[in-house]
Amino acid sequence: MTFSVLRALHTIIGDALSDIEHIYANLSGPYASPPPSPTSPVPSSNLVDFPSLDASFDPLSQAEQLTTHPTVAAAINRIVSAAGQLSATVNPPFLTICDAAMGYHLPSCLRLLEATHIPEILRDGPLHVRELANKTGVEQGKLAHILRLLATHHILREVEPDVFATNRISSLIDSGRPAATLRANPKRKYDEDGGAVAAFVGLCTDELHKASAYLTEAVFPDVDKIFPEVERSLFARAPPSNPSSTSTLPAHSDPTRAPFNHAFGCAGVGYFAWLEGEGCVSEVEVAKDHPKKNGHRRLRSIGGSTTSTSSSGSIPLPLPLKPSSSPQPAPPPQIASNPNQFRLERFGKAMAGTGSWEAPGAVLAGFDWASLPPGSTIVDVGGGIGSTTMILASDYAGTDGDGLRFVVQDRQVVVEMGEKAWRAKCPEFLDSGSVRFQVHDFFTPQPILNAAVYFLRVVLHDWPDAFAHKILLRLREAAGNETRLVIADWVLPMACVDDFGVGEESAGQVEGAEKMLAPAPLLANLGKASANVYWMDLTMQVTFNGQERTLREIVGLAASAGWKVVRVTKAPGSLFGHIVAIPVAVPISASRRARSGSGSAFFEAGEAANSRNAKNGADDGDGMEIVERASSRCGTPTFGSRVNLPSVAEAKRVRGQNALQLRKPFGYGAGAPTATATFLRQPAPIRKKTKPSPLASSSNSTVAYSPMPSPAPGSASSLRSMTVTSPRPTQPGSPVITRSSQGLHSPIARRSRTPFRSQSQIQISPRESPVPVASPRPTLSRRSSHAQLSPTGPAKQQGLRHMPSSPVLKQSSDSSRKLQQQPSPPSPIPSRIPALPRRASIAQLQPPPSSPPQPPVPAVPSKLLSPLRSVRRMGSLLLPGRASGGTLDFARYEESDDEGLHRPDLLPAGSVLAEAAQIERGQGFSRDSARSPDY
Ligand SMILES: C[S@@+](CC[C@H](N)C(=O)[O-])C[C@H]1O[C@@H](n2cnc3c(N)ncnc32)[C@H](O)[C@@H]1O
Repeated sequence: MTFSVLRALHTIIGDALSDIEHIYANLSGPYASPPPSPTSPVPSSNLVDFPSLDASFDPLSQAEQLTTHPTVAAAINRIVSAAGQLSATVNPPFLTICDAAMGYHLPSCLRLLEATHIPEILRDGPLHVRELANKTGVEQGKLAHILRLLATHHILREVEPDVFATNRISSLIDSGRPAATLRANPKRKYDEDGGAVAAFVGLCTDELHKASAYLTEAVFPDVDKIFPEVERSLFARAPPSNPSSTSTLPAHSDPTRAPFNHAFGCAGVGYFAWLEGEGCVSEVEVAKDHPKKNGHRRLRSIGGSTTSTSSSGSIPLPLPLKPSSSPQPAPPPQIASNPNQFRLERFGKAMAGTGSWEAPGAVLAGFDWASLPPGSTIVDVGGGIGSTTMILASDYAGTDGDGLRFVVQDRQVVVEMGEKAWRAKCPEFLDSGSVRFQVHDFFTPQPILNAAVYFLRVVLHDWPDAFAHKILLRLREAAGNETRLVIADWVLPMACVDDFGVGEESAGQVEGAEKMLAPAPLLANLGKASANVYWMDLTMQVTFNGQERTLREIVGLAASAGWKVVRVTKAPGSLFGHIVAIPVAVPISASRRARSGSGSAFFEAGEAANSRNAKNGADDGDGMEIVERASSRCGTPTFGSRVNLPSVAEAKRVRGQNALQLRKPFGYGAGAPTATATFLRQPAPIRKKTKPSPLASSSNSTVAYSPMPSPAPGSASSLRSMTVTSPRPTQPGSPVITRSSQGLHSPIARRSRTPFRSQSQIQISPRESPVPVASPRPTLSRRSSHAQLSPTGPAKQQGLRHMPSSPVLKQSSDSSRKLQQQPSPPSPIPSRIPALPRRASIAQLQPPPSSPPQPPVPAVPSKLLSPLRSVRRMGSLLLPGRASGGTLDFARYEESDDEGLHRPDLLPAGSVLAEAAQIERGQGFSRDSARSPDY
């Protein structure tokens, strides 16, 4: 049996290799028809070879560009996945354990490589370690062993004994700057374009690596019983640096008591505050606290860790700042200058390319923006400086009031930066009012009621569940019936087959949900090939106590705050999803409801529903203090933020690059889902807001929503004709369906370990929404808003029905089926909705058969370290799923059954991709007739 698995894995690798070779080989000369079989010999002349591991990374080469071709990228994923599984299967288990248990040396060695600028030193060719030691100051013997470890892991080459060279991997870390300049001024290494990967390596292998080492101290309560205090982290004995940080939150829910805080001894200080110098203890302070030890302690040369060095200088010991019994923690020490300034700047640079984490422009296809009526408001909540809004606004925001309206909300300092950037790059949007910034703390009531869309891009992953729940609840509180929530975040795939959200059996059907990314014997989540998204997940955990989430977790989290996830869209090969949710009833526990009355009803409802949240103390008082400390105050907001505002032209260029193509599961694997994206051929406009909102309605309906019938997963209709707004609101007069929280959420609760299991719910009709978009916020007192949910308050007079308090309404499987089968009401008055004047079409949303060819992508100057290169480098480096970085313009393909390669006319003529597309269609091409690739 095991042999057959091994053989199957071996075959997968062989087949995938053939697929790759097929694409590359057929670019090498006149094409023969029928296409040669993948196993036929490949002519050696003119071969476009796969990029060599031994050569430097060259993003402009055809060979490198083709690695992001969908067929190639998918094949690469299979190879990486199968190779990882083969290795785990055949390797003696103890050696695999050794690999995992001592893998910490890899980032340590990588850090030294980057910090000593060895990639830059080796740019011109191999060098003996003696010379490297001379140039770096690192002792020769040590350096040789460190570099050899990297060579053993294919990150460097040892071309002859003790002579090292870079390769395709390590050359990517080259900042492009002269090594001598860097040695003279190492702190300015990332100042110029090209340093993004180096900065990213520095960030990950320095503070994030160290933070990771303290995972157990942070999450395992019994660690106290095992290790004597002296061996535990600084954090364990040091009082919080911030006096206000004596929170009652359990540590795992506190963004200021993450593993990072253990590693750097700064309890109560958020990572970003720490980057700005908070929680760093000066030498003077240390000496004051520990006079006897004075002389044996010093700050690190870079940064403000209080890790000490023993008198021998060899064994770093944790430094007790204060006895833990101290009743009154000392105020945080004042630091004249920020000892973390270098790290702070490095972080910003490392984040510069993270826009490439998702497929370029994927946001355009993540929701059917074109279906929104003109004047609809999109609120980009925690929108940073508005980089993503820029992509949307460049297509959909009119400058004369005829388009969508955007509001970018963030913290004061970020809003100021955003306004400045927009003022400089595209003042017309601000002047026309189609885009505006707003200072808003997303833990407080949302000032824009009844928006068409609340958009949260890489916001929730920054926060522990209790805080993410609160953010969502604030939005639910402000939502109208037709409001949609769009969450853009990574979606972690389970390592096993998972039918959650897939098909009719699953009560919580989510359009676009996938059972698996790969068929057996590969791991369902593609194993090693998807590892990056788990690195990201753990990075969020160790830094902020945040996390990436599985679809179950996202659905559960959303449900806890009154949002039902109905759709997820991902670009091929990417795990970055756009998740669409509609407002439904907010769950509430009976006990809590009885006590409610003092605050926002929505807030109380949701909070009560999440008993763990309540236990966690994630309330306005304690939680908000922590938020203050955990949130960013600097220009490099939080992990994963885009810190660069694209120009309008750049944003427009992104358009068309985001085709979410039909994805076939590698041509095999019956039963596997066939698509992760839906093409929006017939967008159903969201209705004009004519009904009263749930906050002030007089409806007696309790219908949460009525799902439209769904085609069988994978069927042609399910792939081609659904619209983003598929769960249509129930029409007046249609049967009222009351779903209890148990009915609504039980599949989630059953199938996942999410804490968001409610006992009952407040039933709120989300159908009614009279509050005009962007209208002034009604002065609802908190009590009055609560009263709307109360059977004796104004809500009753207005006809809002309150849920019965005790019996949990169970939805039988019969009723569930009925619900599924219920015919969808006709699309609401689409003809009356004026078509949104789009400034340009998005090819992949509605590609007309006669679409004119897109203009070629402008040539990229082959300057070694252009900004574009650095961004692309980051993208291809960081992307879970590889292809999601999409450095090539695959998006202009029309969707098809064959990886979307049926529209080569939409590709730049003569480009590598056009050629590849032709080959895939069996048309071949003549190299003579092809002009130089445009990129
Ligand atoms: C990871 S960034 C994402 C930014 C943006 N959505 C993007 O995709 O680039 C998270 C954002 O949340 C903002 N943020 C953090 N705490 C906040 C709060 N309490 N209220 C509003 N925004 C906050 C940060 O300033 C940052 O801009």
